[in-house]
Amino acid sequence: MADESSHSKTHTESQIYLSTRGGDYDLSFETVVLKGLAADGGLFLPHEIPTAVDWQDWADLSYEDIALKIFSFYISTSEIPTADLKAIIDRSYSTFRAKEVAPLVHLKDDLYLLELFHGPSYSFKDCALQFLGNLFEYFLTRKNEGKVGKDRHHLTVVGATSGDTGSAAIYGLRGKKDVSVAILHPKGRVSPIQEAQMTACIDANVYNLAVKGTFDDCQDIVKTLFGDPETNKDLKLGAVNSINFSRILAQIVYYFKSYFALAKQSETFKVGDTVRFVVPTGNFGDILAGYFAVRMGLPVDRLVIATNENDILDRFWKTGRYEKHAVPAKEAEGGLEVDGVKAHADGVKETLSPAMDILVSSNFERLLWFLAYEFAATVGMDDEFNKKHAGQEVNAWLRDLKVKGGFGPVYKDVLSSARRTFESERVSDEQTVETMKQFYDAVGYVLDPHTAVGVTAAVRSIERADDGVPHISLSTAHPAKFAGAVELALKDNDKFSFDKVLPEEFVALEKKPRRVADVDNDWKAVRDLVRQQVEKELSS
Ligand SMILES: Cc1ncc(COP(=O)(O)O)c(C=O)c1O
Ligand SMILES: N[C@@H](CCOP(=O)(O)O)C(=O)O
Repeated sequence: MADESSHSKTHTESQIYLSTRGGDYDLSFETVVLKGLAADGGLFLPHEIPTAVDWQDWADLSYEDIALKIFSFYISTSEIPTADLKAIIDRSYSTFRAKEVAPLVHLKDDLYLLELFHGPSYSFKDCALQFLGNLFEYFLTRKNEGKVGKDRHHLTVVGATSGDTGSAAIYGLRGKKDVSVAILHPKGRVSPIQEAQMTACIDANVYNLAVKGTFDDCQDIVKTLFGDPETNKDLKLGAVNSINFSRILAQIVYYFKSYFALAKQSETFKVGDTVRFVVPTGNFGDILAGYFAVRMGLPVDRLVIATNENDILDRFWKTGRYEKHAVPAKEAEGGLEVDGVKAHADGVKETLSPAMDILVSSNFERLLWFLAYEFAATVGMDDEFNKKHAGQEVNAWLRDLKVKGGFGPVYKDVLSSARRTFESERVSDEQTVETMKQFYDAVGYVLDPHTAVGVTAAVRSIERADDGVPHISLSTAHPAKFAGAVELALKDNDKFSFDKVLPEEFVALEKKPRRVADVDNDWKAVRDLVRQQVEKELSS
């Protein structure tokens, strides 16, 4: 079942996977989920995105039923029989506080908010990580049937977080058999609640590592560990970041579900009409799921990327160049200080939306592959040739990114193709705070700062879009996770009190014991620490 090459007759093209850099080809879903990152450093993608999708018939289905429809396109029943997949899905979304999983709220006029923070860790990451935790459990139980001791497959999940993936991954994996989870966060650069959510999990299989560096440093360390064959073999690494394709897959669901919710709530919008989605963006995972939904046929006018002042993506859409862009030390030092967090002069700017303080967006590589593939296809060669060409092009772009700090401008046709589906907006801290104030004053809604980046972009998009095109702006985190930014924005409003939005379990968190280890920004130091912890855990 876990065969690396399971290109059998029971699999459709969308159920077998390749690497964006061309090294791996024809892999099964199970292999892709357990490996996380390809051996050549690339990200996994299905050979094709299904287009013959009867999505119009899903209007009355529940979140879980739409998930089952979508996942079945990407996972063969010979890998996970339908009844098992359904059970995994039902278990994954039973932990959400909202019955609809992701409710759609009408903010005003053409603007709707998709609340994605009703899962256990109060961020959108739960929508995928509850599912991934259960998938790991399913595959490992099957692999380890009848095995004992050292013969059991023990997965060591290593993840990088700017705050939300870490807590969601820990909540999805704590206490699970045959899995250890090591989460690297940039020391002092996540919000106090995010830090408490992670470090107050003191289960034996959870290790929190505070890295002296940025989120990008953490992400680089994770990718280096995956690229090291010895570590990979010893520890059997698994990924929870959106490099793991199952993360993208799970996030496709809420694009479809919210589209149907809009058709139910709006008097003018009906199934078949076009909508815009606005997505606060960092690693490009969430919006890439939207791209899959578009390719599967959902009528989307544009996907709007909303970045904070770490704006590598916005600059790509404006110029065709993808370049790391060090914030000059002077400018960085001038940033606002909230929750003890301030701007640093190491390239990434610390903003009021810290989970999006990312210099290089890992899933952009997946979009680049599609853009390169489509460009090759215009020459009219066969599919195999186009895929090979896309892999080579992605390799060349990423080599330049590593060696020269950037690449581009890309060909005009590549950029035009990116602009046909996406638009982008850059939102400053000042604008974020202004939006949080405005929406509290106007409609009494407390936006978290990441969501406010999206809503600011949505307001701008509404002005230029065709009249009446509804906008669904993704609300990616609960405001109480970012007390500093919320207080800063709303402190002058007499009606506001933070206690009104503070979930009880956050209060309880403050009093819980914590466990975290500091570690240098050095992949070997991280490797050694993780190895020691796994050995200790398995011998106790
Ligand atoms: C609250 C919040 N909003 C937005 C994002 C950006 O999402 P993505 O990295 O998928 O682009 C993140 C981090 O991923 C986040 O934690
Ligand atoms: N914003 C994220 C960063 C990691 O992104 P991922 O989607 O690739 O896991 C976080 O909060 O950790």
